[in-house]
Amino acid sequence: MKMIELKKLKFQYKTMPMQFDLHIAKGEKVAIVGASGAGKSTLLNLIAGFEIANSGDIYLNGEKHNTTEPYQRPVSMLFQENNVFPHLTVFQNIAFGLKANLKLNNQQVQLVEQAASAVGLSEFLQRKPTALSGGQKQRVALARCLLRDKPILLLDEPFSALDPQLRQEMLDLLLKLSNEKNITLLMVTHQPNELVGKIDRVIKIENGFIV
Ligand SMILES: Nc1ncnc2c1ncn2[C@@H]1O[C@H](COP(=O)(O)OP(=O)(O)OP(=O)(O)O)[C@@H](O)[C@H]1O
Repeated sequence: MKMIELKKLKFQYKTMPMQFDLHIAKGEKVAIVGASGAGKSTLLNLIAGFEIANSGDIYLNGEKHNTTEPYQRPVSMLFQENNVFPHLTVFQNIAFGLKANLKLNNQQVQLVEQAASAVGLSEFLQRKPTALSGGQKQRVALARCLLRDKPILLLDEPFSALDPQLRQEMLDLLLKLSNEKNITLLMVTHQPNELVGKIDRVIKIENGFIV
């Protein structure tokens, strides 16, 4: 079954016209590579609904999503940084993925605690992000994404600010957790060699087209 289907999806900021045709199966793990300015982030933003295409069709999990709002799409997105709210604790930052007003019942509290445990943050639930390392902050963001329970996870260079060894650990954790839930992954990376043998496919974008 196809999880992401883009048909002649056209978009243009100013001068560079982009067009994306892409099919990704349910549970597939795909890396996106390409030069700076090629259109990698734009592709993710179109799928997430942060940008709306000029023409073409976008199907996600079997439904048309040409103009739906980001929160209505079966998609979570993890950015390179600034994924956590500085005034909220780790617990609250993760819980935000479940309920934006942070009013949780007992079962939801358990789900947050399980998500925190899955990313190794059980000891840090009452901390604020200022007291966390870069890798820990991305773990918070990853736990929140997974808790949202969306079938598609988009990641825009999620671990590139981390040192190589930590990046490898985070990638392994990401792949383990997303395999458990059969989540479809689409991840922009500048280090595709680190993913060899771990993901299904690498696609390359050049000047707004998948080549
Ligand atoms: N908000 C914007 N307004 C105008 N043009 C933009 C905007 N965002 C991106 N662009 C242009 O769209 C094109 C694609 O940009 P995009 O950010 O998708 O590339 P990228 O492959 O993600 O690059 P990088 O690796 O540097 O993040 C570039 O020509 C860029 O200058």
